[in-house]
Amino acid sequence: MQTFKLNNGATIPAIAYGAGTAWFKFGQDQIDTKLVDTLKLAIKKGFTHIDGAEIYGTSGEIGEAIQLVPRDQLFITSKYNTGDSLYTIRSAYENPYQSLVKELENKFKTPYVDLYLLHSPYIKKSFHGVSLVEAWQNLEKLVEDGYAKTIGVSNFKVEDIQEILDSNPKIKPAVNQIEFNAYLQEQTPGIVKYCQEHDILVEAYSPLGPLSKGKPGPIDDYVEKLSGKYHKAEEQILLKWTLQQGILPITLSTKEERIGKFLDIFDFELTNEEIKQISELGKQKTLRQYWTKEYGHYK
Ligand SMILES: NC(=O)C1=CN([C@@H]2O[C@H](COP(=O)(O)OP(=O)(O)OC[C@H]3O[C@@H](n4cnc5c(N)ncnc54)[C@H](OP(=O)(O)O)[C@@H]3O)[C@@H](O)[C@H]2O)C=CC1
Ligand SMILES: O=C1Nc2ccccc2C1=O
Repeated sequence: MQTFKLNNGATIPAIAYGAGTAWFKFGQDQIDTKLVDTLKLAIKKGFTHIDGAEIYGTSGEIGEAIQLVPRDQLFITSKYNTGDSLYTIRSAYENPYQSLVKELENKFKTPYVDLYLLHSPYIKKSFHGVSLVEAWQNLEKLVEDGYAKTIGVSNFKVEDIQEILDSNPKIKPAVNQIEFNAYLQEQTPGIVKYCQEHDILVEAYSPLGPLSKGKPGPIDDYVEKLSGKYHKAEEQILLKWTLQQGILPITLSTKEERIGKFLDIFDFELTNEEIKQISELGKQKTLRQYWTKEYGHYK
C-alpha cells in the first residue's frame, strides 16, 4: 500500500475506507452488523486505514472490526463532533479531550487513534465550552497523553487554519480533510494550495461524487475514454486523479466487488496531461454535497 508522510514524520496509508455517509447512524445505539462485516471485508481485501467520527455513531462497529488484525497494522481516524454549522447539534461529551478518551474506552476499545480531527471549524465557546484555539489545545493534550498519534482538522478554510497557526501551537495540524473531487476542486478559496504550501496533507472526502451524484457531467466521456485506455473502472481513474495530486482519497462501498477495486489503483499512472484534462473539464461543473450554508443540519 502506498503511503504519504505527514508533517510529524508519521506515515499514513494513501487511501481510506469511510465509516460515515452511507453508514451514518448517529443517535442509534445498536451495532450495525452489516457495517462490522463490511469493515472486516475491507480489511481482508487490504484496507488498512479507516475513517470514523463521533457523529457517525459507528465507532463501536470500527472497534469490533479492528479486532481482526494486530492494532499496529491499522490506521484509525476519528473526529470530534463539532455539530452542525447552525449550532443545533453538539457532542455527547464535555470537550474534544473527553470525547476521544471516552470513545476509545467504550467504543473503539483500543488505547489510541492514529489521527484525530476537529470535524469542522464551527466551534463557539458559548456552545462547545471551548473556543477554536482551546479545542486545538485539547487535541495537543491528547497527543501528549498518548491517545492520538497525530492531529488535524476537517472542513477548515484558510483563515481557520491561520487562526490555529497564529496561536503559536505546540503542534501544527497535519491534515485537513475536505470535500474534493473534479466538481469541487476548491471547497473554499485557495485551500488546497495553502495546505500543500504549509505541509498539511489534504484528504479528499466524496472523491467519487462525479460518479455517484454528478452524472451526466462534463468529465463523463473523457473518464470513460481513460477507463478504456488503462483497463480500469471509472472509480479507479478518479481515485488515481486524486492520489496523483498528492491528495488522499476517502471512499467507501457497501458492495464487495467495488471494495476490492478501490485498492487496485497502484499499478498504473495517468499522464500529467490527463490529470490536467480531468481538472479542466471538471471546472465546468460545481457539485458540493456537504457543509453548505443551506445544509446546516446533518439529517
Ligand atoms: N469530514 C467530513 O465532513 C466528511 C467526511 N466524509 C468521509 O468520507 C467518506 C466517504 O464519503 P463519500 O461521499 O461516501 O465518498 P465517495 O464519493 O467515494 O462515495 C462513495 C459512494 O459512492 C458510490 N459509488 C461508487 N462508485 C459509484 C458508481 N460508479 N456509480 C454510482 N455510485 C457509486 C458508493 O455506493 P455503493 O455503496 O453502492 O458502492 C458509495 O456509497 C465518508 O464515509 C466519511 O468517512 C464524508 C463526508 C463529510
Ligand atoms: O460522513 C459524513 N456525513 C456527513 C453529513 C454531514 C456532515 C458531515 C458528514 C460526514 O462526515
